[in-house]
Amino acid sequence: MKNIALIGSTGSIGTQTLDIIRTHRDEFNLVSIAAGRNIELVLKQIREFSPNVVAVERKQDAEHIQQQVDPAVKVLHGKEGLLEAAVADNADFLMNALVGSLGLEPTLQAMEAGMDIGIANKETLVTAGHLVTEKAKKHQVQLLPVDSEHSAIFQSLEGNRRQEVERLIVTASGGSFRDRSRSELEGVSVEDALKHPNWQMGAKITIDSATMMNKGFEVIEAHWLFDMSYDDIDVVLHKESIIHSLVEYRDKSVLAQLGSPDMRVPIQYAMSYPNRLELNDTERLNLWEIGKLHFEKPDFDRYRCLRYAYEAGRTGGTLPTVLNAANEEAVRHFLNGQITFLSIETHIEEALGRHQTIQHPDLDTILEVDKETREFVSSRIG
Ligand SMILES: NC(=O)C1=CN([C@@H]2O[C@H](COP(=O)(O)OP(=O)(O)OC[C@H]3O[C@@H](n4cnc5c(N)ncnc54)[C@H](OP(=O)(O)O)[C@@H]3O)[C@@H](O)[C@H]2O)C=CC1
Ligand SMILES: CC(=O)[C@@H](O)[C@H](O)COP(=O)(O)O
Ligand SMILES: [Mn+2]
Repeated sequence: MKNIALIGSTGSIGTQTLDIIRTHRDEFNLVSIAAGRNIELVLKQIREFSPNVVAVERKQDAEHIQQQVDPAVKVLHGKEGLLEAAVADNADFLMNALVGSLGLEPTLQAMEAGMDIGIANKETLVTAGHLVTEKAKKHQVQLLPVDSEHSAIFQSLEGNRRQEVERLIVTASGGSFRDRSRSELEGVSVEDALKHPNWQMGAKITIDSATMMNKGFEVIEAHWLFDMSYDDIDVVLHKESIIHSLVEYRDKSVLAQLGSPDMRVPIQYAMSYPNRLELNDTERLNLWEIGKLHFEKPDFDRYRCLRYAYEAGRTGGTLPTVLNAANEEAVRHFLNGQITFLSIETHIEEALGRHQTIQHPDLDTILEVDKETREFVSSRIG
């Protein structure tokens, strides 16, 4: 039995993680959850899964929940509550399904406690990949990829020698506006940007997918998870999201993982690794029906965020922290209707352009740069 701490329980990845726990009660036991403000759903989750520890963002919500549930349930709030929920009781696996760099500190803390991590929260690896991978090595814990592309790469690496890998090929759907030219992006609505062609995901990642910042983040994520140079990580547009990513070996053999788009597959694999459990109610891949798969080279002028991500990743230090924080802030303002879709890129470019990179930053430096970048972007928006 694996004891699971789940942070981000009310989101897209969080609720799908609970689907897996629900169907494999003999394998997984939920000991804690953390969420933001969706209190009705948190209450439902407490009633169904009986976690011992629960954390939410605000004090008044924690007090409300505490009055509604068994007094034995410990209901916490704020950053301290989130950190405590991440390492609660006898949890031995943390599923990090939070959105944003908020996920960094709970990840580091859980690794210090010797827990393996299912890492959906890619912003953690973008903002401080060096700290996370160093800590994983130091405490000998596993970082199990949940992101579909990284799970595909992880699966395509299994049973092979790492030193024989030549290249990683990360697939990209192209997002909500994949069939539009750059000039057709002027004035697009939030509603249209939220219509991803293949995946049902949280709002922030859906916008990241439309700007291709998601793919840029995934390149940085692949760099840290698989210790690959940026020169050996390519992106290919593949609009069907059937091939989830590929690994090329030195004999030019290419291995890949395929399947109908369903995040429960990589979520479950991260939780059950090295075992594979049944997943019955997912769509079986039917190649006869699909007929054709398409591939294209991405244009770095059309998808500027992808270019910024390669540049920030190659520079390293605090520049990826700036990339992430500026993006989080710009996307938040876009979702609130305060800036246009194309100005997401402009704000990120400005934030990157003014930053003096600090190499080998420690946690305090990362947190300071993150805060300062958010303030800068917000101040430009007014
Ligand atoms: N969704 C997907 O299919 C995929 C997602 N990912 C990555 O996984 C991560 C999660 O994405 P997704 O599930 O889509 O995101 P969602 O927006 O759906 O969920 C985010 C979760 O974080 C919680 N949260 C937000 N702010 C706080 C806070 N201050 N304190 C505590 N909890 C907070 C939310 O709580 P609440 O709603 O209660 O406020 C919610 O539970 C992201 O990093 C994303 O890039 C990667 C691959 C695929
Ligand atoms: C499901 C998943 O892993 C997402 O990160 C997905 O990759 C988004 O799709 P694109 O960024 O390729 O549009
Ligand atoms: Mn992905």
